[in-house]
Amino acid sequence: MTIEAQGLRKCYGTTVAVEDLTFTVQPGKVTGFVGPNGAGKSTTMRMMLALDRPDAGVVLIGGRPYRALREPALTVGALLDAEATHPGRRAEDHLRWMAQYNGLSRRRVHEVLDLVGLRSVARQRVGGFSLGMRQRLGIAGALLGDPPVLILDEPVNGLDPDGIRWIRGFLRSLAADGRTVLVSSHLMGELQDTADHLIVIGRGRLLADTSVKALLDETSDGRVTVRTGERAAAVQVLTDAGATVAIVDLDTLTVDGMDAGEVGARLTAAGVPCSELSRHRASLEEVYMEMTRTHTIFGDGTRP
Ligand SMILES: Nc1ncnc2c1ncn2[C@@H]1O[C@H](COP(=O)(O)OP(=O)(O)OP(=O)(O)O)[C@@H](O)[C@H]1O
Repeated sequence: MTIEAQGLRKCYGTTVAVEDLTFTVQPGKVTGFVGPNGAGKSTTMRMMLALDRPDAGVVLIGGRPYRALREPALTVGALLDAEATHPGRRAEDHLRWMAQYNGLSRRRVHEVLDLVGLRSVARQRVGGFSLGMRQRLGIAGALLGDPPVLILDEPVNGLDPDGIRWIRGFLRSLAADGRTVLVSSHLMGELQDTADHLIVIGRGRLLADTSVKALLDETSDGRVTVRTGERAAAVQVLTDAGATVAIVDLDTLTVDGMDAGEVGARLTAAGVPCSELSRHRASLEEVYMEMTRTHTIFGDGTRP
């Protein structure tokens, strides 16, 4: 079952949150939905779930708008805000209430508690849960209807390394079952080992809709990594020869516009030693920084 966004536009007053957004999310894959804070990810997800009405365009889930789905709770599971659960409620009661509200079997509550590893704390109040436990509870809620489509807004946000490892494996297993898994994040690196496909947005507009592999290959293409104890001299020699040089850290540079052979020859001729000269392998974080540099709303990517 696919999710298709077609020509979506949404404004809040004079703020354009989403503009001309068209993409398709495929089943059997984890699709990362990434962009800086304020890029429009949550707004788009809310429109997918008919919690917000687009000013233009439509979102279709399995070919129908959300409101026209015959059994929405059995079709789409969503985690939008893990903090939204009432703190005085016990985890199990929260899920029972959700199941009842959506006309789902109460038996499924214990299954989803097992699936997310919360069975032993099922009778505890949510107010005492860590953020990681609340995220797991939110995912349990999304899975109640055993839906083929999952829409998860920042499920990795604030998790510790164990929680991140767990959620990565879990998302991959959901996709391996053939489900359509859309996961948002404002940190692309967070999804490097999780997503198969990425939809990148900035200022509400589509920047990329591509496989992770293609994106990494494209950004790595022709770029050379140089490690040298004489960084300033190396930058001088290579820029004088017409290359574009970026400083990565104290002793590392990346070079565009010149192949590795010529970089080595130029540095040797100038007497600049280098301890490493290799074909660059870009990280998703790096790709994302380049792609969204001109699209970040709040300068350094943080909220004001
Ligand atoms: N209910 C609202 N009223 C007014 N403006 C809103 C509302 N919801 C979102 N916006 C604005 O729309 C833009 C997109 O916000 P949105 O929350 O969709 O971005 P996001 O990519 O999910 O960001 P984040 O990573 O911070 O969650 C922002 O400029 C935001 O301030």
